[in-house]
This record gives sequence, structure tokens and C-alpha cells, in this order.
Amino acid sequence: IVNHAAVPEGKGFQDYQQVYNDIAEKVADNLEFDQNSGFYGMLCRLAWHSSGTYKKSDNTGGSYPGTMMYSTEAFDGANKGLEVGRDFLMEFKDKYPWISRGDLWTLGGVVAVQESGGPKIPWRPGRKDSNDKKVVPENGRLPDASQEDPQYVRGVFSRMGFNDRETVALIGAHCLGRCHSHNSGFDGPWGPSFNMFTNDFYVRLLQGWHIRDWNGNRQYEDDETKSFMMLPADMALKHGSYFVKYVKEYAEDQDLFFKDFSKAYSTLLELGITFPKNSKPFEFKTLDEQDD
Ligand SMILES: Nc1ncc(C2CC2)[nH]1
Repeated sequence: IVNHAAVPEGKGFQDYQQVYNDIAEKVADNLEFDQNSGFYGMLCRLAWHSSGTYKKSDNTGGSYPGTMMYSTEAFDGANKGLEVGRDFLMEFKDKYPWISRGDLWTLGGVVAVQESGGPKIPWRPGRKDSNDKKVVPENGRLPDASQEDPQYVRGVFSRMGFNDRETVALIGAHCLGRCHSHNSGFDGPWGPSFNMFTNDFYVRLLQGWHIRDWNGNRQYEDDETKSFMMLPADMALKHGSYFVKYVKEYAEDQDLFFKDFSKAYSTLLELGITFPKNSKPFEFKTLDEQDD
């Protein structure tokens, strides 16, 4: 399968900046959503999970065909709750009929990271919707948050083509949002700054955590306040010596985290897509940068 990027006729940077702005303004109007998490975590995870089905070995999955709306993928346990993110963006599919689902969903992730104070994410359009059920990836490709074995985490990300540094950088997106027992089975905010894109996830991960005594999924609770959480999959980054060195680098240097995350997330959103040789990625302005 070769997924050639195909930009809608006559559409350019300004058209996509307009879509970016519409999404960003709707996010800004919904900051109190989900106990003040806003939509940052939701949109970042929608873009992540629509891309993270990619399998390098046969070039299947990934964001190109926009297949998460179809039942197999939509009902993957790892995607539970993302229908809220797809519904949030759907009005822009109606307003801008020329945009594909894949472009809309990945652009939503760019908005989420940039508008929550994160790094610029270079982004290219050209994903094309497919309604061919044969291209819908089977369940089980996305990382299982309950797995604490670093070798498991390494395996999932290397299947997508990522190395250890890129893997640790990408999981840093866990600085956004919160978990919900009715969706993932995990519960609670991971830290106090759950609606800001920072390296705080790595700083806190290196502190003291213990297993939470509750009737939900096995998860961790911070020693200090017992009010924050980490997943078993987060703890995998501390168990793997090949991971923890990057956790420490990012805990000490937010700029380095931002640089590595930007590159890895941009790559993730484009997995499986063949862009024209000379196509230059767009770097969108944040709303704040456009205040006239
Ligand atoms: N650290 C962390 N693990 C899972 C998360 C999800 C955003 C809630 N955050």
C-alpha cells in the first residue's frame, strides 16, 4: 500500500491556518470541559491514536485513511471516549468539506499541543478518506496502558519505527488530560498541570509512587499528596534502563523535550504517508501570535 498525499485543489497554508484557528477558538471556549482539562488531552490523543495504528512492516494503519469512525477501530478499548473528540471536530468537516478526516484529526492534535503551551508541530496536509473496510486496522495495535514491562513498550513503538528516545518523548504527551474509569478504567489527573504542555510528567515520574489501593485498574498514586496518578505503562519508563536516561534528560531540560517531541509527534502524524519530495511542512501560528 502506498498512501500518496493529495492536497485538495487550490488549498494552501492560509486555508489550514483558518481551520486551525476555528478549532483553537472552540477549544478556548471549552476550557472547563472535563473538570478543567479542556480538550487538549482529547484532541492530542485522537491525533495520536489515529496515527499509532501504523505498522512499519507492511505499511498499514496510520492517519491517512481516517478510519477511526468505523466500528472495528472506533470500538478498540484503547479508543474509548475518542468519539467525543471526533464529534467535537465534526462541525469543521461540514464547514470545510474539502478537508479529510485524517487531516482534520491530526490538525486537532497540532492545535492541542500548540495552544496548551507546547512546541510548534510541523504538519502537512493530503490525507485521503477511505470507506474501504479492508484498510481499517484490527484492534490491539495501540499501546496497552496496563503493561508495565519496558520490553512491551519498546516493541509497540519499534513496530511503528520509533527508537527509545522517540518513544520516551512521545509518551510525554501524558502531560495533558486525565484518565476516566468509565473509559480506560484508570482514574484521575496525573498531576496539577494537566491542561498545560510541559515536561512536568518526567519530573514527577522520577518522584515517589506506590500502587493505589482502590477497586479499579492497577495504577500508581504519588507518595506526597496521594491525589495524582501514573499508569503502569508510565512506570515502564522507569524500569527500562534504556528509557530512564531520556526521562532524566527531559526532566532536566524542557527545551530538549519540546524539540524531540515536536519531531517525533510530527513523524507519528505522518506515518505511512508518501509526501511529494519538495513539500514543505506548515508551521501554524497560535491564536496568541495572531492577536491583532
Ligand atoms: N501521566 C499520565 N499517565 C496517563 C496520563 C493521561 C493523561 C491522563 N497521564
